[in-house]
Amino acid sequence: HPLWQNSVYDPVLKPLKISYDPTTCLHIWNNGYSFLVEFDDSADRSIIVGGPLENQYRLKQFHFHWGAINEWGSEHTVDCKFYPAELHLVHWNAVAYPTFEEAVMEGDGLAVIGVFLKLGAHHEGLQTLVDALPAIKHKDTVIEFDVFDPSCLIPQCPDYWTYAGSLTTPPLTESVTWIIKKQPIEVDENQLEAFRMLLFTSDGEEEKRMVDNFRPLQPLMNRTVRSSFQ
Ligand SMILES: COc1ccc(C[C@H]2SC(=S)NC2=O)c(OC)c1
Ligand SMILES: [Zn+2]
Repeated sequence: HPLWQNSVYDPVLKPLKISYDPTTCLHIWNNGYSFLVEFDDSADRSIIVGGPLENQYRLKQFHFHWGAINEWGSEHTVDCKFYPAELHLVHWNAVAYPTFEEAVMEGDGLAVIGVFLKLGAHHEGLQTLVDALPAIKHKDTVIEFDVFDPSCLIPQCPDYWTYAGSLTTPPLTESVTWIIKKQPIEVDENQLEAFRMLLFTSDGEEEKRMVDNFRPLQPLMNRTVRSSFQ
């Protein structure tokens, strides 16, 4: 969604508190739409709280969306500008709902932190993920991933936008409290190219490069985007 022009500063918004346990990391896999790193969400070990949220939410997985070229790739824009990629850290409300699947269907079920990736300096923390990508080139390939702290992918600057939105792929349920960080992280060209080497297709099928796996921009309709900063 188009952020910034349509946002209003809300002084009541609190800082977002992020506490991830790197050992809750399970595996990294190619699901044919993106690559995702999944976490053990059987207890409150990797959680976020505060910000616009009433409860604490458990980290389930993170994944990315990116373009074939650096001109586009993100699912949100700032000042009508696309970033070459966008990270989504998906959390669910385990206080209110017994399972992730149920939370997906509820208005306060999910909280997704969005982080823009911009072309710039090499990102050390991301490189750990990039090094694993050749092993999950094809759809439905997975490798074990023992320890990873996703906080290294979240900018220090506390500023964010927030709005009530939806999943960006089917079932598109309106269950997401979006928390989009204002500050992007910088990654280098080789790291973005590594994303573009992944395939949508399974081993043995005609190869289709995994690029442009983002939902096109949608109208804001009558939604209010609030900012935590002036
Ligand atoms: C059935 O439940 C689903 C389905 C799809 C996704 C992934 C989508 S939603 C998002 S944000 N970005 C994406 O690519 C889910 O993620 C929480 C949950
Ligand atoms: Zn996503």
